[in-house]
Amino acid sequence: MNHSGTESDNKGLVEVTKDKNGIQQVVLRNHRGASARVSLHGGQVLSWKTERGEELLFTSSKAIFSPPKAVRGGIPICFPQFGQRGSLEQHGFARNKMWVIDQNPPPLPSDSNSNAHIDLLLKPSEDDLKLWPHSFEFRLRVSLAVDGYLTMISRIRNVNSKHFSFSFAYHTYFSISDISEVRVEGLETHDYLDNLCQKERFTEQGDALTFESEVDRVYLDSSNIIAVLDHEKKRTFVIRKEGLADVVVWNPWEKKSKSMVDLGDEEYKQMVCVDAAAVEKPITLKPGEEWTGRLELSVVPST
Ligand SMILES: O=P(O)(O)OC[C@H]1O[C@@H](O)[C@H](O)[C@@H](O)[C@@H]1O
Repeated sequence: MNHSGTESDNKGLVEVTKDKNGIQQVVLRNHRGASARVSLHGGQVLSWKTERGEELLFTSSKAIFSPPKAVRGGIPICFPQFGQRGSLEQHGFARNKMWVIDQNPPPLPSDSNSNAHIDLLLKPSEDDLKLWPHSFEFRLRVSLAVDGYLTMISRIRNVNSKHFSFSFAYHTYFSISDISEVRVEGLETHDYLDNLCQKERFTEQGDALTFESEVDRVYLDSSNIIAVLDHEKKRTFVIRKEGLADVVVWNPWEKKSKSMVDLGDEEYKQMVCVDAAAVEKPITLKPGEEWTGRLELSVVPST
């Protein structure tokens, strides 16, 4: 496929369009009508919809869609730095860069070809290399399966002559009914670093995480399956991850939301970020080595 238009076959439909700023976006659809939209700006998934057209990812009504800033919502990719843990800009530069469609990606045996998918590629620019002097190839596959599952597979290869280390997150903004109706399961008994307490280490005591104020935590060595239960909407997001030891949970709550230009004052109630991530122990790649980090999202009815 030349990725300049629309393709429909047994893999579903892959359509390349442009947004109003002229940025290329790729729309994936399966035969049941579920869809996902990926922007080449940041390699960011901006939308993931069920077959009934229900949006599953949060995007702020105040989101700014002009590069280089990442859009507030969807799934920005944090690489090669998470947060401010390093000398680069917050969450690294990958989310602010223009990616290209990878016409000829190396085979990916773990992803079924029956999915509608797109392969994107990011390589560092001369300016990126001045800030972070490591040559890499970052290949991202985004797939939408027949059952509506959304999968993201990141492959990062060291094409340098020296080793390098990075941190990473799929910074996933889930759309929820109300933050007070939501609980996150799968983090119980795990240690976390609390970004609101100078990264002090605590142990999760509750049998689930609920929200009553700002939360900004990195759960360490967490289980590979996490559930985000939304009681009001009667649905549960299931997050499955591979190659990503940590889970970041973030909700800015009222005060912080008011200080953010691209988030409405009350919108913190409709979002929660639960990110599959590698933060505490950065990934190190020797020359020629490649790392893979996989995220699979699904949604199931719940009571
Ligand atoms: O405003 P940004 O750069 O997208 O970051 C949003 C938040 O992202 C979270 O992942 C971090 O843990 C928070 O500390 C941060 O505030």
